[in-house]
Amino acid sequence: MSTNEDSNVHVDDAADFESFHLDSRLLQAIKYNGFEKPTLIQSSAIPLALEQKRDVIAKASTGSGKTLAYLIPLIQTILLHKLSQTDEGSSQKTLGIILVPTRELAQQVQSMLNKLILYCSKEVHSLNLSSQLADNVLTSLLLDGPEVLISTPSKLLNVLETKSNALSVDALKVLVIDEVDLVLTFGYEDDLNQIAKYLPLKKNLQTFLMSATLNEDIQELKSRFCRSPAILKLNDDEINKDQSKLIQYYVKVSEFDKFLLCYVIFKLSLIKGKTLIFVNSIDRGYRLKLVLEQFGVRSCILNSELPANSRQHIVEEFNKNVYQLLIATDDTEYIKEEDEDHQEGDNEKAENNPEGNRKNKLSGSLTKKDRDYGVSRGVDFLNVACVLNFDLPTTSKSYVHRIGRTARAGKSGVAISFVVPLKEFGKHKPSMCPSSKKDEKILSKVIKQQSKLGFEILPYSFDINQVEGFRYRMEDGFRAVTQVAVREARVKELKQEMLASEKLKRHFEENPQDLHSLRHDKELHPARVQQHLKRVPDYLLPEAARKDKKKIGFVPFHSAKNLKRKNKVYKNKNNNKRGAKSDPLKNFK
Ligand SMILES: Nc1ncnc2c1ncn2[C@@H]1O[C@H](COP(=O)(O)OP(=O)(O)OP(=O)(O)O)[C@@H](O)[C@H]1O
Repeated sequence: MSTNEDSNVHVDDAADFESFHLDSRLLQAIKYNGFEKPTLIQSSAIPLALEQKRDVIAKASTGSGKTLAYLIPLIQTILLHKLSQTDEGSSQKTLGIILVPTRELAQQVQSMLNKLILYCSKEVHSLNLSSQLADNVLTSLLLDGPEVLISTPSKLLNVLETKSNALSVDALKVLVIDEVDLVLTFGYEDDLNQIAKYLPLKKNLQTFLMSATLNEDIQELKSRFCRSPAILKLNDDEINKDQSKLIQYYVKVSEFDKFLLCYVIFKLSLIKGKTLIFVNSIDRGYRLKLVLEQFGVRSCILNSELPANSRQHIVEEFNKNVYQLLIATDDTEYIKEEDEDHQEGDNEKAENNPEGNRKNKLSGSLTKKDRDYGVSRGVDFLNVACVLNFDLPTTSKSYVHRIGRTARAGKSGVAISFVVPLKEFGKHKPSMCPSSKKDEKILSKVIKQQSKLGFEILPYSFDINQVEGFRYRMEDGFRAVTQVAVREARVKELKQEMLASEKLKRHFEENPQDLHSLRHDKELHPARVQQHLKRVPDYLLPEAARKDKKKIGFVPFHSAKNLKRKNKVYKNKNNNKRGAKSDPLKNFK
């Protein structure tokens, strides 16, 4: 394997897609989409599946191209099957099922599938069962006999149980379980066991179990779903070279200083490019957004509470570079490791442990959250320059998946993790995150895990004195963001998104251009807005960033001139003087 410098993608130069003897329509679509050479996981899995007809269990790093590794064999199998069918009517059957843990992933897999069936869309139809279709619409779409179903396990089970007249899986040829260990930790195991009863397992059904992290838990699934599978474990050796383009840092900071540092980093644009910030609860996401808003730093929010189509739109817009800063709540942790991490009296426990909720509580909801939500795993965020673990995840496994949102497909990226030292924990209640109590423990696990893979996590060296000057402004800004303000922001955003999602759905279908001007990073304003905080006075800038100083320091500070220009833009926006597209939410009648 070597790096293809031109495409900036780590590929297997020794292989090519032509050698897989694919249907010409599929091959053409692969090329049309710019996939010149297969990645290592693809060049390993595709021949095993197509030539040797083996079941495949694959473990390969995040961003290594696992989706194509199963979609290509799946489509090829369907096309071959179709060619072998003489009677047209008999070919309208479900031939492939792809199970994923979250709706976000279901949507993403379907759009990748659509790209690959560009030249054979009459032969291969897909249906995303998790896309919240009305019951009668779903039944009629199922009756059309889509060849590929994409779903979360619970939704598929529901359909198998309630719509047996509309769905037949007798002819099923391929079953994929993507992000298989997350499927398990999401508590879908029972659903999978039930689903297994409906499937023609161990007949002609070929299975793919894919993930970036695998553990012993999959043994049972393996024996239930696979026949002597080929096991590919690619992330320990060569493929790791891909990840050398990811630089990892940690910063030891107090709870309050996380906000301070975050403000300085983004206000002074110390990170070039798009950043994905992970927090551990929904409230913290809004708190951080409101705090940054105080300083004129815009961001948008992604969490399980937002309507599914808003979430999808946010990810799409972020991928199109509409937003630079996305604050994502990642509360999809792992029950096993979480159990030992529970803290008594932790009032955010329910929020931080959805699987725990799922297992312990009635499947009804104590929270409004969508349990099929998840963004740290599998979602292909494009061109993310930096992943910032504002709150450290509570497991080392989750860390792997979060940082995997950057440095994808051979690109480079940076991961920065804020770590609260135990002695600092709980000292500043309003900025405290309950899970931070274990930060140091998790960090040492992460360091061990990464060093086993040959990677180092470096302490991020910065001069705290340089940011000290900003402290009083942060204290001022932080005070304005009360718990009530956070709650109000949460409700306001939810209302806004519901409106956008439900009432305007039709409008947007008719006027797709308006969708582009529907921004998710609007200022929420429930906190007292202090206009003066949005400007950074020259005397506060570190020497390197002042306009009279030519020398640039260790961090790539923007020049004061640029900062001023930015501040002017924010000012204009606040005065509503921008001449850009009007807000469709406001205009809609
Ligand atoms: N052969 C290829 N050539 C160029 N780019 C590719 C190739 N295969 C996949 N990619 C791109 O690499 C990115 C990552 O692929 P993919 O989402 O399949 O990774 P993954 O291994 O499933 O990651 P994760 O474990 O995070 O889900 C995508 O943007 C995809 O379009």
